[in-house]
Amino acid sequence: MARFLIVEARFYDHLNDLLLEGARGALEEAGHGHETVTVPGALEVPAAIALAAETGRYDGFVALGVVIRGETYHFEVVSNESARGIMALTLDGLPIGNGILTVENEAQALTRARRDEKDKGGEAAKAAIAMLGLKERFA
Ligand SMILES: Nc1c(NC[C@H](O)[C@H](O)[C@H](O)CO)[nH]c(=O)[nH]c1=O
Ligand SMILES: CC(=O)[C@@H](O)COP(=O)(O)O
Repeated sequence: MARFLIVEARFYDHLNDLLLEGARGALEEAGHGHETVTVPGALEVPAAIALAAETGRYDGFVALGVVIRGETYHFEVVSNESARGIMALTLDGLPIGNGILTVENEAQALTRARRDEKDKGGEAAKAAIAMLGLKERFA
């Protein structure tokens, strides 16, 4: 059993609840343990993962959140920079699944957050599990 940390950017409660359901379900079905921490938004997710990784307590990480386009360029900043920060951490060898949705509207988010639809939370958890397996294979 591995230990995963879910880092959720809780910007939209109802959407995060759906993503968490999928991620936790996937981890439990694979027999892994998990904890969850919450940060204000997607821009805080990479730093939270980095801080948690320094403890050595976790084998893998799942990033969850929802970024919905508004009126300004901030959508691009939040989407691109959170993804860039997470990608940098993966390239440092951390097994991370990125389940931060970057969408145009709530309808797109709902379809992707729901476990019985596109299940992006579960997909991110499965990606983290897969990358941990790869890390262990190459150890
Ligand atoms: N607009 C969204 C944000 N914005 C907040 C930032 O992520 C960050 O918390 C703030 O700039 C303070 O550093 N975050 C989301 O996760 N989703 C959004 O739609
Ligand atoms: C993704 C965002 O940052 C967005 O929610 C902010 O909305 P706005 O661009 O209208 O300030």
